[in-house]
Amino acid sequence: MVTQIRPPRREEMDAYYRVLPYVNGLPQWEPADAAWHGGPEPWPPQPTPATTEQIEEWAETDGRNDRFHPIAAFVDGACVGASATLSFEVTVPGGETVRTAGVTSTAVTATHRRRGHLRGMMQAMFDAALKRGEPLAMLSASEGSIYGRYGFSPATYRARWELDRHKAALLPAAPDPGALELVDAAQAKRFWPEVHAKVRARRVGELSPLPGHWDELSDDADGTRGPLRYLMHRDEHGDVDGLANFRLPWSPTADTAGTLVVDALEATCPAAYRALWTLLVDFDLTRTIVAPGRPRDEPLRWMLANPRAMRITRQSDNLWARLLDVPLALAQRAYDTAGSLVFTVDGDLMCPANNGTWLLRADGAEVTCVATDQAADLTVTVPALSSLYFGGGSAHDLAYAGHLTPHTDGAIGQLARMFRTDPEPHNSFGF
Ligand SMILES: CC(=O)SCCNC(=O)CCNC(=O)[C@H](O)C(C)(C)COP(=O)(O)OP(=O)(O)OC[C@H]1O[C@@H](n2cnc3c(N)ncnc32)[C@H](O)[C@@H]1OP(=O)(O)O
Repeated sequence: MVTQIRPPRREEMDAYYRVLPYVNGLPQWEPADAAWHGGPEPWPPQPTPATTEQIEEWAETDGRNDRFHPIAAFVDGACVGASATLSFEVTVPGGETVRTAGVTSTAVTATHRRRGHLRGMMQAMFDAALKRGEPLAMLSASEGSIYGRYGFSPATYRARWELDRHKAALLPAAPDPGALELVDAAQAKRFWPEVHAKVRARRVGELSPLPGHWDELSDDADGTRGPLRYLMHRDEHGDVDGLANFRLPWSPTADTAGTLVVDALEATCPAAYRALWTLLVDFDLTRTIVAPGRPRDEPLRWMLANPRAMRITRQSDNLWARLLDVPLALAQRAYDTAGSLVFTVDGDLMCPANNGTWLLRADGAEVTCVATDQAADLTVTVPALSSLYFGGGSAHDLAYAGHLTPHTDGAIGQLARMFRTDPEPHNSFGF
């Protein structure tokens, strides 16, 4: 038996895509996740198996995309495993972006699982990402138990907020100096990129959109989920400074009727944020407002006269991160508090260059992370450091759980102060 881990050739792309469950009309996510995004509705029906024409079209599109790096596992010439990385940039504390390898579309055929094919593909993807100069990998985990062994750990989170419209009065505020407008998908496609670019520059965890990202916006109905509606806000000078995509899904039962689902809402300033929500939380003929992919620290909560009108009905990890090059990645983000920290990383078998003792020094805009022979303040695992990288994890909790071992008094506090970020990291869309 001959096993090969390598990028698929163009003529092998058909077999490569056919390894993926969703290409065959099968679920790709664990059951609890299947109901995640759709508000009160179940996840839309799985697509039917892909046709040869569809697969040919994907191969053409992906082949032209120089950010798409497929990898495959072959056994005696047959493709049994498929995965890929997408190269993009992610915003880190301080507002800089870091080049990232986004692991996506991963599967091994049911007959060949638990034989190390994913591990082989993951190693090849890490090695290739490091060669491209990407110090970080990220992914959405289909199951929570798979990716920790490769060094991934939760880094951003998402919450599903639900508001009772008739209790959701907003506290009084200054009148809106701008104006709201309902627009079609063409207008939304035109203005979303610039609104998101401004938001992304400030929100840690936001991703650079991949080519074609905004093309998916449409005025067409998506089954019982209905069409997306687009609400746009302009400031007093007429410049667009906020957008929201929402739906009014049809419901077969009285229980879930009258729901407004906010699919996306971004604003570049508090006035636009408030104006968009003001209309959406008091939309006639609705009863409940559901916002499924929001940050946990949603400012709207603080704008309500009754904060209990809004509650988190579901939350989970969103993107998982994995530092591939610890010193490079750490030197590319900013730190909340000036200072230094000496830490040891050990046990990283897949990216062994990460193992060692590092001196991280942050002094305003000047950040360095270099190998040192100084005594370490703490020892940290790569998954724990990856969770802390975006500033969202708790150093205290990770230490309590045994992922960080302090060697000096105050080491955990210093780590927490340097790494934290406010607001919490969040990504408004995935990949
Ligand atoms: C980022 C994304 O694309 S998410 C989508 C992931 N895809 C899916 O969930 C589709 C269905 N699942 C699959 O196709 C496969 O089970 C995969 C791709 C998840 C894993 O592929 P495999 O080749 O079986 O993984 P591999 O044999 O390399 O496993 C490595 C380790 O992970 C463990 N593992 C793999 N899958 C799972 C799982 N679903 N649950 C728990 N442990 C798992 C293996 O037991 C093994 O453990 P070890 O390191 O202690 O020996």
